[in-house]
Amino acid sequence: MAIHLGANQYGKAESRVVRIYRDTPRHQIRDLNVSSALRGRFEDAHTSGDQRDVLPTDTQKNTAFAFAKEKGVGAIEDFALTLGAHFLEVAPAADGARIAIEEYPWERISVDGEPHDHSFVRAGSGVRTTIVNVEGRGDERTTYVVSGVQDLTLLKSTGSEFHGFLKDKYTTLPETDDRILATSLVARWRYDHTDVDWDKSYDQIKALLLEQFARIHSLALQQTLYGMGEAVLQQHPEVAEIKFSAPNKHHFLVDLSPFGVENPNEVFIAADRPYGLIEATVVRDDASEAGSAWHAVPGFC
Ligand SMILES: O=c1[nH]c(=O)c2[nH]c(=O)[nH]c2[nH]1
Repeated sequence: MAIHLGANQYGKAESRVVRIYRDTPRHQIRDLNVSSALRGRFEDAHTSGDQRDVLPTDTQKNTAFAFAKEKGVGAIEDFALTLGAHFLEVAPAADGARIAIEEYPWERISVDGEPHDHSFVRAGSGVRTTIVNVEGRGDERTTYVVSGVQDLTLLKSTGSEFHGFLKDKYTTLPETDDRILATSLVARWRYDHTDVDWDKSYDQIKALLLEQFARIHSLALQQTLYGMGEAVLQQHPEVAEIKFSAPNKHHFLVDLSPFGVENPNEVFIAADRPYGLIEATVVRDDASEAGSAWHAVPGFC
């Protein structure tokens, strides 16, 4: 019976790296969740147990913390690119490195109307993400950057319809021209190159996604997502494609008629499951090759 090792990668998942900049009384915080994984010629580690090529996951974790001090934490994309390139240098058997980072946002607490120097409250407007894949060395190095936002909880209380859909004998959903549209959005966009002002691009794309969600009169979550993606591609030439995964967080109108009370779209029950799950990619016709950009990214079609 012939058996061989298939796809594999290994690394340290979810190192929680918190970097405080405290050179002045006004501290800065970067709060990260860093995952690294190496892939390549690691057959021996699996088939015979020989670990000579394996850079331990513990070392990968230590490197993330050491680099937070030695190299500093700026944009998460830069931090990921630095880690990815480093791991390929120190682990010759690795052909590729995948660095995924989430960044949790903090805002300064306001005291007497002034932002406090060293007290923060977690901000609720989504978690910034990046997934960097680095392959090859020296002139042969190829780099893919997919950045995004997740846990972006959005709701519009009108301006959303859903009707004209296919019906069969099991269809009970009433058509509506006025419903709540709500989601917890995950968006990931692939950059065309790495010559990008990462912080500016992220801030602008997130703001644009929010603005489009508000602006678009929705005929379906599908149409809203496409409109959001189209706007990002039109205004951001640095983005090759954008993918969305959006749970349709259903809000059902409560029947108050047993109590003789009318309910003109005012009282809803927020159901947590089941939920519609709408996923879509919006891509330029002439987009660059995705290569390994989407390697091991779950939850996207
Ligand atoms: O925006 C929606 N898209 C659907 O595909 C769908 N299906 C459904 O039952 N409700 C909705 N809403």
